[in-house]
Amino acid sequence: MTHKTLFEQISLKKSYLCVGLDTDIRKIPAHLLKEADPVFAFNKQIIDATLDFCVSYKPNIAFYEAMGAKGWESLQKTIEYIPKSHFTIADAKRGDIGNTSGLYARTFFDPTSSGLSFDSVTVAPYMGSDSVLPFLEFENKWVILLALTSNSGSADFQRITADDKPLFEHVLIKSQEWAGADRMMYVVGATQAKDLKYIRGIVPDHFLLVPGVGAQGGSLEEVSKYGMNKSCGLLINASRSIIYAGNGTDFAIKAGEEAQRMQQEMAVYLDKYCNQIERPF
Ligand SMILES: O=C(O)c1cc(=O)[nH]c(=O)n1[C@@H]1O[C@H](COP(=O)(O)O)[C@@H](O)[C@H]1O
Repeated sequence: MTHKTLFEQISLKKSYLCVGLDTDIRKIPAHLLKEADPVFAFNKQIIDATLDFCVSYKPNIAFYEAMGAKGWESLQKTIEYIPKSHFTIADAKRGDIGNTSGLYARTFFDPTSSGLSFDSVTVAPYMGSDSVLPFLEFENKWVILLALTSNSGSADFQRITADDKPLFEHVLIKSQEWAGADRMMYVVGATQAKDLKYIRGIVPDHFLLVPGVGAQGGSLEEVSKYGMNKSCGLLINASRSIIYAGNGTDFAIKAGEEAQRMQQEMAVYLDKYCNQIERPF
């Protein structure tokens, strides 16, 4: 999916919501456990219920890998089920020596190899250019690079100053040599909203994937106010607060209601803060 198509979907839906499919077999409603593939049965109903209110889905790969071969099968079925109109993110946080990164890229981008064809993958920048570039060899696929993450430990390394700049700023600057705003996004946690204005100064045109609203307590309005650019430039993820909004037979209805509530709030912020040159909505 291109930058332009993603913005068109955002404009159409009046939403920049990414639903996180962090599906934990230990947390899904009991009545689904009798299904042949409970994880896929859960995801299918969540997707059906939230489709109209979001533009993206982000399965966190850990939740599937933890289940071994069965989990991988659930992931494949889930990705096949998501309509092409929605931007898919493999939240895998990969990155290794070039030779190995190339195989990680095939895992998520080459369906003839793994059965999976995501639009993007989250990548850790720590090992540098040759660990990231193999992901960019796949045409039309995106890298989402960790910049300033939502967790409390993010300060341990990401805020260390070198040459008068925090490490996350070096990541934002250096990585622009590898790809532009048409192939690269950055992860900035919603819990770091006060830094968003500063980050926007460094990467004015890039999309930012912002997790950490909902269960982690980040503010949707603050992120929107400080993070939005002229083509929205935000994908805001919520996982647990949507997919576990209910726990009974009506879990999908509850998830849909929570996704709709967020979409309605987003429509207001698009009107208020995405007020620049082109506004197709
Ligand atoms: O890359 C991510 O998506 C990510 C980066 C980050 O800084 N913080 C963060 O929470 N995430 C992921 O975003 C999701 C957040 O889930 P909830 O807290 O349940 O909304 C999880 O899948 C996390 O692994």
